[in-house]
Amino acid sequence: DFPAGYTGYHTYAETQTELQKAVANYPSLTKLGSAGTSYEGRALSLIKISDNAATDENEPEVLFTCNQHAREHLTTEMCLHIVQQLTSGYATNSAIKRLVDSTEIWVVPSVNPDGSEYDISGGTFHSWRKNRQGPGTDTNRNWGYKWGCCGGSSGSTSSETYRGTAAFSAPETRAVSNWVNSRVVGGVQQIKTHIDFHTYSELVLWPFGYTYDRTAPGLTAAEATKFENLGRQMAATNGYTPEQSSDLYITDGSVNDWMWATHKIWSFTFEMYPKGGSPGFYPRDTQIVPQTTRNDQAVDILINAAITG
Ligand SMILES: NS(=O)(=O)N[C@@H](CCC(=O)O)C(=O)O
Ligand SMILES: [Zn+2]
Repeated sequence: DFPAGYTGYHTYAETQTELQKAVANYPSLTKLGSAGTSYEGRALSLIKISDNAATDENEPEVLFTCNQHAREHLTTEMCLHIVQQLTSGYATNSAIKRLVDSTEIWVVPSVNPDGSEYDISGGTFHSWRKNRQGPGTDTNRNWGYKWGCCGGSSGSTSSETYRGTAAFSAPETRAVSNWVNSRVVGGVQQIKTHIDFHTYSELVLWPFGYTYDRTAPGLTAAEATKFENLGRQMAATNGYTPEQSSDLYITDGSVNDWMWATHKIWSFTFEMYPKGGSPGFYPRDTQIVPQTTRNDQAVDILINAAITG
């Protein structure tokens, strides 16, 4: 469990309970499922939020993924906040109602529940990042586009950016990518926009991460400009710094590169609060509300972008 000062954060079990409460309170707006199971057998829970959620309607879809990296617990709270905002706001907030009526929104509060649970085991933080498969794989280096191509990951099992034994060797990335593949309906990928939440540094990042080049095969100048414009629009609302992923450092096998290159999903990474190493990965639970609500407008922009194209 979380130590004193951090009990506002949700453990895996508490996260499941929150999702079950959302479904109980908003049965027509939500549908609870999973993309699969983690290495240690935990459900990779996936909640759908939309009007008539039980029906697959012909509406653009949006994906939010959180907690790829175990110690980045604030991101699990971000995904739970999105669920809370969109369900509890539906009846009273016309802007939220419009977004929820016009799209189908999917939220995965924890892509790496095993790592997250290990990080808080024994009531102290372990600064763990990877999944719990053997020496641990960095799931954000394990996605299948240009996996291990470009010095943006490590082949050393002890490394924090160990890419795994092969693309999608991690059960978590394999399950979530298979689920995204399943959203190709009639030959068209229904998911249009995506944010993968991380901490920390307060950044909005977009592809590609594997190359410093602004354009590359599969990413035209016009598309790069659209990424930049959308990224800057979102960053203007939360005060994060907008930049191409590789401006930070080269990453290969990242989720954003795979989402864009494979499915043309407008896929971003948000690095949340704080800016720097203090409090780094472990802000106290008093920061949960301010730092999750800080992204409310950006989330609305991302959902709206799926509608407007
Ligand atoms: N959350 S983090 O690990 O400090 N930064 C992310 C940045 C992701 C990216 O550059 O696409 C990563 O290295 O996977
Ligand atoms: Zn991260």
